[in-house]
Amino acid sequence: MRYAHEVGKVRAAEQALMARLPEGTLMQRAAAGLAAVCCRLLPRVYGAHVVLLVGGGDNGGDALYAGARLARRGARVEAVLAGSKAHPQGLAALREAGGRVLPADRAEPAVRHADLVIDGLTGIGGTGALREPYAALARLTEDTDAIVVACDVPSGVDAGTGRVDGAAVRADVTVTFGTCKPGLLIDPGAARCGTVELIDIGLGADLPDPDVVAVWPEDLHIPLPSPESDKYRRGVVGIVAGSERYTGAAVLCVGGAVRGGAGMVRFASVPRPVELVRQRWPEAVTTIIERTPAALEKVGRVQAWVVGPGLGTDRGAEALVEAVLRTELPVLVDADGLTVLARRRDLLRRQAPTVLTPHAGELARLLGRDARREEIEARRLEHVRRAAAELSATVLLKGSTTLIAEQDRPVRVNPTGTPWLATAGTGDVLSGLIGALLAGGMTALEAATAGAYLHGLAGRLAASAAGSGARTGQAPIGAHDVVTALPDAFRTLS
Ligand SMILES: NC(=O)C1=CN([C@@H]2O[C@H](COP(=O)(O)OP(=O)(O)OC[C@H]3O[C@@H](n4cnc5c(N)ncnc54)[C@H](O)[C@@H]3O)[C@@H](O)[C@H]2O)[C@@H](O)CC1
Ligand SMILES: [K+]
Repeated sequence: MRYAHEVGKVRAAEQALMARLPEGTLMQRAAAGLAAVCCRLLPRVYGAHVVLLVGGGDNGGDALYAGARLARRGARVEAVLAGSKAHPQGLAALREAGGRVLPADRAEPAVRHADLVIDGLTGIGGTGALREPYAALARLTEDTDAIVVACDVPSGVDAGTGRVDGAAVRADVTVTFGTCKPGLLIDPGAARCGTVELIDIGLGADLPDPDVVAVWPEDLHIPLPSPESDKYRRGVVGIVAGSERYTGAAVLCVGGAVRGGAGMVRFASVPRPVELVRQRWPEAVTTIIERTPAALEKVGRVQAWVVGPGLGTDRGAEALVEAVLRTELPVLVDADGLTVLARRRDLLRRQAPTVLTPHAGELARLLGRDARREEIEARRLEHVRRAAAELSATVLLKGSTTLIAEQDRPVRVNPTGTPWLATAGTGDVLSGLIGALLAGGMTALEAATAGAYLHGLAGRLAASAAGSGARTGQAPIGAHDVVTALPDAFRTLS
């Protein structure tokens, strides 16, 4: 896993460590690491043209000292200062090593023709949208053939949240110090970072447990069937989805569960979705139910439930959501089920695990009061954490970076996915898939994590397969393509 700590905790750890070290040691470690990465990226350091974008804080100091190191190795280093003040000792070191400061009007051609640009405008001290001239300098990185290396954080990205409010540097490589910052793992910030390189500056012992972790395939631990497994041991998942009006969601949800490795899928709904599921997924065991509190009595035993996709939001839907949540089994609630829950939060008071899989709009409804969809999109980390605490559930917040939170645990960041997944029905596939993993005995956090990973990977595989032969290798996909690609996604893990 890749770990990240909140900015306040990074600062506290730095201060604790700095108190035990001679002044300036940490900045020298950071600058040495930054310069070493730049040397690796340049085909030849001697004679290379390096431009430093330098802000008024310590982030600029790192860039100046790294520039001095590159100048000593023969690079032609030029610094563009964003403000009237720059780290004085760093500036002196650069000049002493043979580097020079460029007038502001030379910044544009210098960045355009450089071999490498170091972005030292703002780091963890950056707050809000970049002001001028920082913003204009950050924009120059979007239109250069130079390798752009961000120091600690791409300037314009909020280190704590990944929020980008206006101009921001687009880096090929981000060299970060001590630990990752959440904004390097969460979009839209993550998309600005390029490859993230972590430099050890000795903070380890002073850092508390991480706040955010990025999931890697080796962390997933999906149970594989053994020769002794039968369908019951592999897990029976019950799906309550669909309505006379909405049928497609049910078909996709069952598809996610079938291809998600469930030993058996029991599907319960009103006649039309049952008929369609039977046609598309004959392996599912179907039951026609009435939309009443006693509905589940006819369905047979399961090990986990999924409720919500295409269910509608009327009283009948509410009766079904209530019936499922009154069981003592793990339950995943999605889509219309979440809309019902927004007016029946009392149903979340239960002992067994509950997984909620909202997008930002659904989460806004669930949190109620002051929560707005746009605010949730902008500050996803904070809101997913708040939701897990307030709703006493494992919360998977969908979006360009899927986040998974459980109270008192680091928030997990899913690394897979593709923008092509933002299409109707893919969420239904995800809920069926996670339901199958829950029924197979994974914990709520493990199942949600593995489900998000496999779903995102299946989306990528589907988008590439559909586009093979095209120049970008990517093409639009439908939710059923994700279902079809799930076996290939599983295969990458075994
Ligand atoms: N504290 C430490 O021990 C270490 C800090 N290091 C570096 O120091 C950085 C943090 O330094 P600082 O706390 O000085 O803060 P930064 O240098 O990250 O940012 C502060 C500077 O940016 C300007 N600024 C902030 N928001 C702005 C905006 N929206 N528009 C325009 N200008 C803006 C401020 O006026 C100030 O000049 C880290 O990211 C890292 O690069 C490293 O040297 C490692 C050690
Ligand atoms: K920076």
